[in-house]
Amino acid sequence: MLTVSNVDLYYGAAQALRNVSVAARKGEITCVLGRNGVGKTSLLRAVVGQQPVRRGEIALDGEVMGREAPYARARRGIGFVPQGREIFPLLTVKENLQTGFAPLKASDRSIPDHVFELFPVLNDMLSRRGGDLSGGQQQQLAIGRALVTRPRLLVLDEPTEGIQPSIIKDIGRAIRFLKAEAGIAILLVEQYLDFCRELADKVYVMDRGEIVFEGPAEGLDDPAVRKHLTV
Ligand SMILES: Nc1ncnc2c1ncn2[C@@H]1O[C@H](COP(=O)(O)OP(=O)(O)OP(=O)(O)O)[C@@H](O)[C@H]1O
Repeated sequence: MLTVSNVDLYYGAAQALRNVSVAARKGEITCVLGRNGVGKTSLLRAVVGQQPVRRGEIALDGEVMGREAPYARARRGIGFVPQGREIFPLLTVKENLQTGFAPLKASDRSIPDHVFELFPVLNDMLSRRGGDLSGGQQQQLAIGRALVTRPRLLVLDEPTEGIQPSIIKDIGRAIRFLKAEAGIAILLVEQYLDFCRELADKVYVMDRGEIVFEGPAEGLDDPAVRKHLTV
């Protein structure tokens, strides 16, 4: 479904990704782990079209996206939940969800029922301003907004960051539902090892811009893999 092949990415002269290849399949959860600053967010920004790559290709269902802009990739079915959530604090919860309508045809512009089934708190707070929500509620809103775009691939950047354990559980449940019931491909970047180990069908570990491990989640128990994750 998503294939990232031999990608190099630079910020000016500084190389952030080195020959990175990653695949994320439909109905699977693919998790990318790594310490701060190893290039995880850069990989996701390349996938969603926010940062151009210098070498390599990124393809969705076999179609190379080249220099396509983020909105065009959203239209192809890539939904993005960015690090820090980036919800609109002055818009209501409902209006935040409706911003997800932008890439959709007029006839598809409705909020899917499963958004409120997965995150009932959003329904309860529809007319509250985004900025009044707790961090965990904002994360649920950011995921809900991405789901409004009807993604085939959902890309999440550290969805557990700064969030209380009960909401982390809700988010884990939602991700499992989306994999199993909705058949979405999920590409997840995390620093929270246990969250990944529980959810992931496939794991990649990055270190200094490179993929240093690729395999099943159990591979994370190997000390040789662990050394890339401990500070
Ligand atoms: N806009 C930018 N301009 C210049 N350098 C950047 C930029 N964004 C990231 N970098 C650098 O690229 C490298 C990879 O950063 P990236 O944010 O992709 O890592 P990360 O693994 O996602 O880290 P974190 O967990 O902190 O988000 C880092 O050295 C970072 O300083």
